[in-house]
Amino acid sequence: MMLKLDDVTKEFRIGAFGGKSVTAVRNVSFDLGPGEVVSLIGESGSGKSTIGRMILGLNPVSGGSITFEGRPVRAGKEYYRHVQGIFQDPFSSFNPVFKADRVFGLIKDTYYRTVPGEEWARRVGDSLRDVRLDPGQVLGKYPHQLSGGQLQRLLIARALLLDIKLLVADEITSMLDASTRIDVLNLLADLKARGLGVLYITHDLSLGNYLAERTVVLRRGSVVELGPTERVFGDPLHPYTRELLAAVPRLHQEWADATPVDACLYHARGGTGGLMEAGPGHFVACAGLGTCP
Ligand SMILES: Nc1ncnc2c1ncn2[C@@H]1O[C@H](COP(=O)(O)OP(=O)(O)OP(=O)(O)O)[C@@H](O)[C@H]1O
Repeated sequence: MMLKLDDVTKEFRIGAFGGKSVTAVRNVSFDLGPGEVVSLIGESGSGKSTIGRMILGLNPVSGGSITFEGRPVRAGKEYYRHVQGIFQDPFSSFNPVFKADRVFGLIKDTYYRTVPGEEWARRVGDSLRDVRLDPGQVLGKYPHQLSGGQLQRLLIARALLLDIKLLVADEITSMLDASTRIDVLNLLADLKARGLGVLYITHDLSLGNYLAERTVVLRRGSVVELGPTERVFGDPLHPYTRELLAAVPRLHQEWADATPVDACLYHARGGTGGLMEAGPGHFVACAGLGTCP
């Protein structure tokens, strides 16, 4: 597997003297292959961004391991040639005093010093057109002169100039309007078709999840359900997944509460310990109901 998380835990020290700690991520395992989109869903504070940051080498793991192509994550030039992150607020990713050209120039200075200027300009133009941006319109502009959707696409174009294999996309569509969101999702679908792996982080069961072959549902730092997207959406087994699904408004359907779960499928089917495989590749955790042993 290209990316593999194995029993990953993250604790943050908090308090004035670092005497207390919070466990933001607890024993999380999943993997992601080339050309695969995995969506990571969960409410605010469930640990999604922390997982994204650990994959990007921005936070060290406290326990377990994360490997990319068989080697532990090591932040640095070589790693970022293949693994890039894009975040919710595209404005925060750009230095406001740099024009768009300079943003690309930094990539050239770091990775492609020997590429002649003309060739470089051609590559930048191609990657901008790949994300459906007009080079003449965006180069030469400051971040505040571009829309959120344009910036988000600019970030993807920048990533495409590198030889990336994995993109960590953290809430990238939540700031976009509906039509721009569709554009960015279509773009992700193109990237996937080209063999790029994408970890798609989102707090809801929105459109983006349909791009994902597999969905990982996170609650309070732990995986409660994981499996093929159509199984997790079509036959959610954990009460928390059902709640998330019930919160999605659907056309021509009345707003309904999640179907209550009175027996925990995990125990009912003989689960003990970690996640239980309820169907092919479909894993569920104990529901933690009052009736659970
Ligand atoms: N640097 C930090 N120091 C201390 N606690 C942190 C730190 N970063 C995150 N946390 C805590 O870890 C938990 C998970 O946070 P995280 O940002 O990963 O959640 P999230 O699911 O991405 O939420 P959101 O959707 O709101 O971004 C939260 O309780 C948060 O307060």
